[in-house]
Amino acid sequence: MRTPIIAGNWKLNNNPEDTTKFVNAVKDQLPDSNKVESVIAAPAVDLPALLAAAKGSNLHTAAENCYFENSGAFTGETSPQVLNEMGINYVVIGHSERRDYFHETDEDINKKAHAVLDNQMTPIICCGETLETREAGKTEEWVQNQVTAALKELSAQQVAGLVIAYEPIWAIGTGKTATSDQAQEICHVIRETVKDLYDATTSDNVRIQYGGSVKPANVKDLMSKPDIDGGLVGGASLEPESFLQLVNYQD
Ligand SMILES: O=C[C@H](O)COP(=O)(O)O
Repeated sequence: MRTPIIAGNWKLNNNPEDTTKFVNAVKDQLPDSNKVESVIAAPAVDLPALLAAAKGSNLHTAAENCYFENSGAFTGETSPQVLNEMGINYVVIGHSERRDYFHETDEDINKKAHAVLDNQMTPIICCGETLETREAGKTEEWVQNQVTAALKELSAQQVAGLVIAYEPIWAIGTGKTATSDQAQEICHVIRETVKDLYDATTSDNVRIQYGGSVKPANVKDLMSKPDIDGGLVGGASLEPESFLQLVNYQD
């Protein structure tokens, strides 16, 4: 039985004070973690405030990125080891904005996935196609390739415990949501890819999120699909009221 996971990805929004206010506004109204896991991924500079405010609540914490080395001469990077020491639970890896604006490659993403797991945190590995790829009818192949590259040399046990987020790039921040059937179709392809690479137990256990203009108005429909176990939500995770509606979608 996979526990649904709704994660807000704040991107480059909110300062530490906003973070504290947000968490204080939501923390007593979050669902039990065994019913729905509620996660906020915040900018690195906000993580101490996120952790302090979330302590003792049902809110799980995530970094939006990290480096694949724990320490060394890597100016400006964030250590996965230190994220773990701070108490961070998840790290978003390979978001399309990282791939596009910061030129992250499949190889970098695979190294980051290893680093996050080696540091006892859970990666949320993003994949998804451009509009051009979709229009060329190559979505399945694209996503299969991204997932295969990201999971390279991870064990079945590691993969069973991680999260994969399917985010069609054309649906991010555009107000254009993939229909729940389109999202289900590709989330199913991802699960089948995991099955082909590993086995049925691993693919039954891996959690798959959909991301791209998820809102309180469409979350229930998306979450009703058999291969969609959660959402990775940008814009609609920024307001406490909207985040609460998302994580409490079952009520
Ligand atoms: O990580 C979140 C996604 O990029 C989706 O963003 P959005 O909900 O604003 O479309």
